[in-house]
Amino acid sequence: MALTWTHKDRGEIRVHENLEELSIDLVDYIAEISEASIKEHGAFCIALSGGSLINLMGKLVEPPFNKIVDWAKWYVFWADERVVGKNHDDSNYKLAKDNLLSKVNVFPRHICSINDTVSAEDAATEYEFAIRQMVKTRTVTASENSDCPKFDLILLGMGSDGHVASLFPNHPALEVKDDWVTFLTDSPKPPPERITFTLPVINSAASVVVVATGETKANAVHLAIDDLPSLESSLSLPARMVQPSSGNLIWFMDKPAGSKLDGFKFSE
Ligand SMILES: O=C1O[C@H](COP(=O)(O)O)[C@@H](O)[C@H](O)[C@H]1O
Repeated sequence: MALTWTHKDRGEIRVHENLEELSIDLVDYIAEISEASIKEHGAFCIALSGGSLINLMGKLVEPPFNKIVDWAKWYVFWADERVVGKNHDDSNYKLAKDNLLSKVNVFPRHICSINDTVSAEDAATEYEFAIRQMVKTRTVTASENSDCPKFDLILLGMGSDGHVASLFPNHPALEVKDDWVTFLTDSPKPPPERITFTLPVINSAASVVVVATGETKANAVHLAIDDLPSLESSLSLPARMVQPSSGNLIWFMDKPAGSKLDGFKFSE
């Protein structure tokens, strides 16, 4: 059974017994938000990430989820993408297409992926333009609190360095406030060229989920969530900068990733 609690300002924390339990809870949550968003505004606008997250979403393509989810109302985006060809093994689009999107009935025209034939800078500009068009036509809701889109759900993985999307510790991309999408050509994790949602967009979502598994993430999870002495908390850890202004923040993790959390230690 999951150990669950709510931190006063870091959202809801769910530490799962194992990956099987985590993946069931994660897809349950996605299906629930999908249904609620479709009821509310007729569409579900979800932004995916890459990495280990996509495997943990695998149960969405199995019964009962493949039948009960209203795939025709899904609009799929990426919180970050590597600037490589769509058939390249590093492509977040390819990962999601192979494991998820090719197995359910999402309309191809509802899949908003980046242009893989242009530079990182141009890909970021075009992707932001496409999202702006979808806000104008009200497919994507506009935030009431900022000049940003309000995605129904942004799913983020987290690296062991605390990066989320392609926002890396101490990288200037963390400071971008006026763009929805920015680009980098010097990612510390390969491949170097990437595009990413900026923090204002992530923090304007109706729901943000961060998924972290494995012991190598335990320290970053602790730094991202626990109350810290002021020196440590001033670290520019991207995962700690995920602070939705009015939306929900939920952390899904397994026991090894949660093992250094204050709440986890006290419960043992
Ligand atoms: O490079 C990336 O890494 C993160 C984390 O990946 P994980 O395999 O450690 O879960 C991922 O969320 C991001 O989308 C990706 O581009």
